[in-house]
Amino acid sequence: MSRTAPRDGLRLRDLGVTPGFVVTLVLLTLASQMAFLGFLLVMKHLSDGVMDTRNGATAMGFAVLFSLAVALSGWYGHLRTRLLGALAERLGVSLRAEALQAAVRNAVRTDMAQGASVLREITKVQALFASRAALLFLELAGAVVAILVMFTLDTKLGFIGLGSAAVVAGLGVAMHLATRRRLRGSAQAMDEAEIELSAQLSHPDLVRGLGLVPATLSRWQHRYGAALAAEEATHRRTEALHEIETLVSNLLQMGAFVYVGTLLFDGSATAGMLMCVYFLMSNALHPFSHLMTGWESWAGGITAWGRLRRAMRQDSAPAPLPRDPAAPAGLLLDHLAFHPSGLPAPIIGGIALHLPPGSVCTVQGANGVGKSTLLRLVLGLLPPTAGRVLLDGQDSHHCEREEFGARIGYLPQDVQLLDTDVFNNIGRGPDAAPEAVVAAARAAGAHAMIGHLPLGYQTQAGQTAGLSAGQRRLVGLARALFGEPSLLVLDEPEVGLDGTARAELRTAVERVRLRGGIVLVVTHEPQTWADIADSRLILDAGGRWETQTGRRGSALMENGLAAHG
Ligand SMILES: Nc1ncnc2c1ncn2[C@@H]1O[C@H](COP(=O)(O)OP(=O)(O)OP(=O)(O)O)[C@@H](O)[C@H]1O
Repeated sequence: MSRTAPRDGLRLRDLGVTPGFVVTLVLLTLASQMAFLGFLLVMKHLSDGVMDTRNGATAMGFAVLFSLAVALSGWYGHLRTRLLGALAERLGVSLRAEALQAAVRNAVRTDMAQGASVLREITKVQALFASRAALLFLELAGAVVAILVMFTLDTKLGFIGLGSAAVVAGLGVAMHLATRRRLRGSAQAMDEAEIELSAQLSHPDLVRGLGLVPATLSRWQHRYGAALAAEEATHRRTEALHEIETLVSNLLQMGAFVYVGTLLFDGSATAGMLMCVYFLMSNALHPFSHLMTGWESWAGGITAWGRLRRAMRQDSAPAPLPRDPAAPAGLLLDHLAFHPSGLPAPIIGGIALHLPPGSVCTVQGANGVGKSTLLRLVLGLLPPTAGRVLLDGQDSHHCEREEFGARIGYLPQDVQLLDTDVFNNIGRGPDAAPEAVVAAARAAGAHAMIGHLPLGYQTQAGQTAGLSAGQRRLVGLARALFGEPSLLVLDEPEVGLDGTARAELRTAVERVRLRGGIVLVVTHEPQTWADIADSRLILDAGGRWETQTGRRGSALMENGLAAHG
């Protein structure tokens, strides 16, 4: 079956950078440059006239006109900056929704800390768009106009302007080459230091309880210190190169001034032209100088943009596929394989298994053999290397996630409750019907426990709220059962539950089966599920697997007792 290519969630056009927007920016920039240059030239001609006539009132009038031109040019510039500011805001808002999802998918694929770094990239890109740095390329158009005007005044002067701009631009390129690798390295080192610290801080009890604070801090400080030193060295190098550039720019500007001065002595130039040259050289060179000054923020923004694009392309939402009408009802693992590159053998080796509605299957195997990975594949959180997972014909990876997620209940090994109250956690949001939340809590055997909490369903349930591990697991189970999902996926659900809670858990699973749901349970205690399970999926190292009929004797498996792999 052909798969639609994943969406590339990062196109400038979708974010509001339309051709119309760019044209408006360019026109504003040109208007700003023209207002300045046009008046400068008028000033030149007229001031030369004033020199001849020595008319003070006219000179004063020109001064007022010149001030108006500068003000007009400034106003155009202000409009342009506001446009860019609005774009940066829109960019941040549009990117955040997409990137948040990409960050979550990235976290599923790699780890949480790396997922969070995707969000940091947005802030950097947003800062670039909001800053003056974004305008620099537009201001280069002003440099071109200034050089053209210099050519119209005097051909040699034009070449001086062109050559000077080329020298400053060349310095910019040299600076980019000299700092590119350092900039990238120091940004990465800083990111890694931050990631390490937030990873350590996400286990405060462990770090404090085992007395690991000094060791953690010293390791982090060492890393952070190295990152800071790298950043500082890069900054110093950039500063030094910038000082060289300022010196060279000033010398070039002086050179043009001296050249027109010699023309003045010859009588082939006027005082107005001398005054113009100062401003024209400024306009010709400053955009290149600014490009160098703002280089760090440019380079940082561009690197962040590239990383964001890569992350979002890699972790963009998989394009949904329509239901396969030929697929049987229930859960189908259609030759499902997962073989990450770099591993000598697959983790999941082409599992073919069909679980019809109203069945319970346990997944067993030694530690690290791939049970949780299989569950993530079943939930569609990981893209399979080969094969597919279908729930009632719907591909679990290529699906509309909100719609598909509502049909699934999932209790992960490490129960993560959201930083909100018990009600919102169970109801997967604040809009859930209270009776559905209570029904799920009852089904999970959690209702009585919740009733004993200080604020009942309004009790906070986040990481630091103080619920016990067993209480968290019961709330997590109630969340998994909320909305009577078609597929219930449980990862070692019995861990941490007392005898009563285990009995209630078994009853809950039994009820899901009776109403036609499918339950997939990863367990290290198969005897707990022996009389409930219709089938067993046994995983072994290197992606090997086999299915066995459970004690209930339902013939659910495609391949009976045959071993595979
Ligand atoms: N994307 C991936 N790339 C490389 N290796 C991976 C990837 N996903 C999982 N693994 C590896 O596959 C192995 C199986 O991990 P998994 O958590 O699925 O095991 P498990 O059977 O659930 O173990 P346990 O019973 O201890 O919970 C681990 O060694 C893990 O590091």
